[in-house]
Amino acid sequence: ACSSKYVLSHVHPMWQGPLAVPGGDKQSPIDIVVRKSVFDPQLKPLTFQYDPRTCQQIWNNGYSFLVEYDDTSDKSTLSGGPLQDPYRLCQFHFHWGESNAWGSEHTVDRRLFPAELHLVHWNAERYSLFEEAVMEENGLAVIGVFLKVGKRHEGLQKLVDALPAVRHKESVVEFTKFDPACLLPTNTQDYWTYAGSLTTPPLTESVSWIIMKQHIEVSHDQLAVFRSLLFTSAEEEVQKSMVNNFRVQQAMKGRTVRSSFT
Ligand SMILES: CC#CCNS(=O)(=O)c1cc(S(N)(=O)=O)ccc1C(=O)O
Ligand SMILES: [Zn+2]
Repeated sequence: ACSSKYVLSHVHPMWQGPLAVPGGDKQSPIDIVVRKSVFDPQLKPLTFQYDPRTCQQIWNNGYSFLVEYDDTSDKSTLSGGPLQDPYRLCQFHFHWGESNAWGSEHTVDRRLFPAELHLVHWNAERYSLFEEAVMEENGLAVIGVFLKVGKRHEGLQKLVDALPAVRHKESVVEFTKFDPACLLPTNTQDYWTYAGSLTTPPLTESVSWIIMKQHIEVSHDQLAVFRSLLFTSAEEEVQKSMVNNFRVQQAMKGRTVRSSFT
């Protein structure tokens, strides 16, 4: 899978600050100012073709938990939208807060959500290695979905039940036959899109961000299990709860956010 070769062990606990990319003018996350977004009629609908059989494992990398997919073939892909090529799904993860009042990375008119899902894809048409795509323009495409606290998300429960097995940093557990499409919004595929970066090191400006307008709902108890994870490994004497694993918002620097809807 994509990021298992990349251990974020060097991630500075406050990686949101000092690790600015020199001269970075396309950094993420951002606040989406709805009235400033521009409708682009040339944006296509998104096509998600995910094969649950490519789901492999869950890994606690010390800053989030990654659900990793086999990305050695085009079995699980994202295409359409602003993308010229199909992109392979390599992993999905979340960002969340210690309380329901904050936790998302992106905001909509400054509105914070308790959590945000990221489905990470890379352009295997143009690049032979994920690590290469991470460094290149148009190398990655990340789908963002906001989470709100409300009714229990039945599809998410299988993942929630597996999380205690990856409580500590560096732990891995086998996790198969999970269809990430169950985490996508159902009523509409409307989205915003803009050119940005990874929100974790290496913070490279290689990401076509696609943020879904419609949120999904998860229960308070399901989110509480996210917060029961730890940043720290089993050996460390002081255990730290895995919460507030989001980056601070970045300047637009003249970028425009396009919308797929009016
Ligand atoms: C080399 C390299 C790299 C980055 N890997 S990632 O794109 O899967 C990723 C992307 C993002 S995000 N928030 O930018 O989508 C967060 C975390 C990760 C990760 O490895 O853990
Ligand atoms: Zn993320």
